[in-house]
Amino acid sequence: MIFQHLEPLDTAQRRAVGSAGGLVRVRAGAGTGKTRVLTTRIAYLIDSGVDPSTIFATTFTKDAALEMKGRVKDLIPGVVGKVNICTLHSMAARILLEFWEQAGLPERRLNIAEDSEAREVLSHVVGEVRGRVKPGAEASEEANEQFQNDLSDIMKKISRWKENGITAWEVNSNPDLSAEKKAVAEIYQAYQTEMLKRSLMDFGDLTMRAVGLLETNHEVRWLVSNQVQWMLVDEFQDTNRVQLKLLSLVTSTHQNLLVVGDDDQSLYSFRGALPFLMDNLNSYLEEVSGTGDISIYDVSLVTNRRCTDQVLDAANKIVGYNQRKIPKELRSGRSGAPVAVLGSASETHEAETVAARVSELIASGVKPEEIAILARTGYALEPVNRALLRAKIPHTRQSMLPFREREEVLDVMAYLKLALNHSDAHAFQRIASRPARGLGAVAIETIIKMAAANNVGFPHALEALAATGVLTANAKKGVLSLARHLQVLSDAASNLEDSKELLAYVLDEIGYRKWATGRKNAAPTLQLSFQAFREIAEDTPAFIDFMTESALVGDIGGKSEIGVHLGTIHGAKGLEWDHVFLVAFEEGILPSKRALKEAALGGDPSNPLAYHGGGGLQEERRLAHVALTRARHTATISFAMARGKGKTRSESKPSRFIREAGLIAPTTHQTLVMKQPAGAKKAKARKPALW
Ligand SMILES: Nc1ncnc2c1ncn2[C@@H]1O[C@H](COP(=O)(O)OP(=O)(O)OP(=O)(O)O)[C@@H](O)[C@H]1O
Repeated sequence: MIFQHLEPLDTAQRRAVGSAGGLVRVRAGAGTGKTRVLTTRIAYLIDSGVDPSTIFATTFTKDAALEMKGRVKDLIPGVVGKVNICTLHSMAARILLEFWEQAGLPERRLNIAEDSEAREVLSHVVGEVRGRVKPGAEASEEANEQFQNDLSDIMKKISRWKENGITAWEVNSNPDLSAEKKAVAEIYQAYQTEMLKRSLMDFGDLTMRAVGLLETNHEVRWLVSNQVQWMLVDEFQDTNRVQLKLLSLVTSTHQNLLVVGDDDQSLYSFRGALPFLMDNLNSYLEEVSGTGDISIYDVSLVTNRRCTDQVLDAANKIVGYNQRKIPKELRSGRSGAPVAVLGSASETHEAETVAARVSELIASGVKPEEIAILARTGYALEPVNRALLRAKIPHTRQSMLPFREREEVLDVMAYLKLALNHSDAHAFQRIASRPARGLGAVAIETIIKMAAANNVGFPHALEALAATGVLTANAKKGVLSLARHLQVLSDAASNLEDSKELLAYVLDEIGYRKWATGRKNAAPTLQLSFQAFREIAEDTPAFIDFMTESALVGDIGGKSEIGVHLGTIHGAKGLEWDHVFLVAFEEGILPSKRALKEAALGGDPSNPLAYHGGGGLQEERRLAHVALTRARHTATISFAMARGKGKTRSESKPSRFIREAGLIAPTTHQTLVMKQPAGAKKAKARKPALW
C-alpha cells in the first residue's frame, strides 16, 4: 500500500513524503508537485499506522483546503473526514471554540466582525479618542473620502501589529514610539476594548487570541500540542509572525512540522508574510519559540512538472534579478514554443488581439476552460472582458471581492446570524428588505427601536408592529412572514440543526436565491457564492462551525468551471492552465506604481518594513514568476502603449520584466502594423527604444 502511493513520485518527492518526524523543510519551486507531496504524505502517514485525527494540514485558502481533501479522498477513501485539513485562521478558530471557556469567551461561539462592522467600531473609537467624528451627509465628498482613507490607514497599521503578534498593550508600553505611532497605538487600545465590549473579534484577533491562550494556559497548550502529532503546512512562504508562533506552539510537544513553500512565490508581504521565511526558517523559529539550535531536514524539489523549459527560462530569469539566498533554477526537460510577446497601440487593441488569439486556440480544439487571461490588477481585465463578450467567447471573471465581502454572502450570513441571535440589529437592518417586504427605512428603524426598548428579539418586535394596525395589508403580510421565518431559523439553530438545512431554508424557503437572481443588477458571483456555501456546509455540518468557517473564507471558487478564466495573478496562485495570457505587462501595472516609487526611494529590499506596505520590486518579480509558471503549454505576454479612460489616457511602457525575462518586445513598427480597432485614432510612430 505504502509503495503504491510512492510509486508515481520522483526521488526528491519520495524523500519529502517518507521523511521521519522533526522539522522538515521542503523547498518546492513552482509546479514541482508540492500539493502532490502533501497529499501523498498524509496518505503515507495513515498507511504507516498514524491516527488520521492527529494529522493537521493547513493551506492558504479554503479552496486549496477543499482541493486537498478531494485529493486525499482519492488516495485513501474513507478517512478524509478524520484528517484535519483547513486554513491557519480556521485552525486558530477551532482551538478557540474547543477551549472557549479558557479563552474567556462567554459561550462556544465566535462573533467574527464583518469588515464593515470592524470599520464602524473603529470610526466610533476615532470619535471617542481623537474627537474626530465621521463627517455627516452634508459634508463634502472630499471630507468623507479623507475620513474613510484615514480609517483605512489606521486599520492597516493595527492589522500590521496583529500580524506580528503585537498586542495593543505591548505597543502602548513601548516608550520609544514616535508621536504619530503613539496616536495610532491609543486608538488600537481603545478599538480592542470596544470590540471586547461588543463581544466581537476581527480577523487578526483570531490568531492572536489562540496564541495568547496557548502561551498562557499550559494545560491547553499541552492538550492541543498532544493532539497535533503531525503538522503539515502548505504555502509556508506566506506565513506571518503570529501564525508562525501558532505553529510553533501547536507543535511544541511532538515537534513534527513539515513545511512546504517557495520564497520565489511569496506574494503577501502586504499582509505581513515574513521575508525569505523558507531560507531564514531557523532564526525565525528560534525567535518565536525562544529555543535555539533547531535542526532541519531539507528537501528541494526543482523538477517542474507543469511548464515547458521556455516558460521556465523566462520565469527563472525574472526572479534571478532578485536578491535570493539560495537561487534555484527550475527545469522540466520539456520543450515547447517560446514565450510570445504582443505589443498593441491601446488597451482596446490589446484586448481584441488577445481575444482573437483565444478564438484561434478554441477553433483549434482547445477547451476554453484550459485558457486563462491574467493581470496584476482587476481593472486591467476590463477591456479584455468586453472584447471576449463582443467575440462571444465563453468566460468567467473571477470575483475581485473576497467571499466574505460579497453582498449575497453578507445577506445570507445576516439571516443565519439572526438564527443565532434574534436581537442582532446589524443583521436585521441588512435583511429586513432583502427580499423586499413592503418595509421602508422608517418602518425598519421603528422595529429596531421597538426591539431594543422592549428588550425582545425581532420575531416579537415584528409581530408587535403588525398588531398596531399602522401597516398596509401588504407590509403586514411581509412583516408577519419575516417574523415566522426568523422564528423558524431561531428554533432550528437552537436545536443545532444541520447547517445544510439552515442554509437551504434561507435560500429556498425564505426565497433569497430567487430574489437575488431575479434582480436587475444581480451580482455576477451569485452562483459561485451559493455553490461555495454548499461546499462549506457539506464540509462543516455543525452549524456553529459552519458559521465560523463561512466568516473566515476569503478566496473560494478560484478556477472557473465555465469558459476562459479571467482573473488576477494573486487569485491564480496554485492553479494551472494549458494556455496563459498575461495582459497589461506594463510599467506602473506590473511592476506596480507603488513598487516603482519604493524602488526610487531606495528602500532596503530585504526589509519589508522599509516599504510602505508592499514588497517592492522584488515582490512584483515574484508575481511575474508565479503568473508565467501557471502555463502548461504556452505563455503569452502582452502590453499596450497607451491606456486609460477618456481624457485621462496616458502612455504606457512595456514592463521591464519582459527584458529581464530575456524576451524581445515587438518594435514600434510591429506594434503599429497590427489592426487598429474601428474608430481608434492612429497612434504616432515612436522610437523603437521602449525602455
Ligand atoms: N511525480 C509526478 N509525476 C507526474 N506529474 C506530476 C508529478 N508531481 C506533480 N505532477 C503534476 O505537476 C503539476 C504541478 O503539481 P502541483 O500542482 O502539485 O505543483 P505545485 O508545486 O503545488 O505548484 P505551484 O506551487 O506552482 O502551484 C500537476 O499537474 C501535477 O499533477
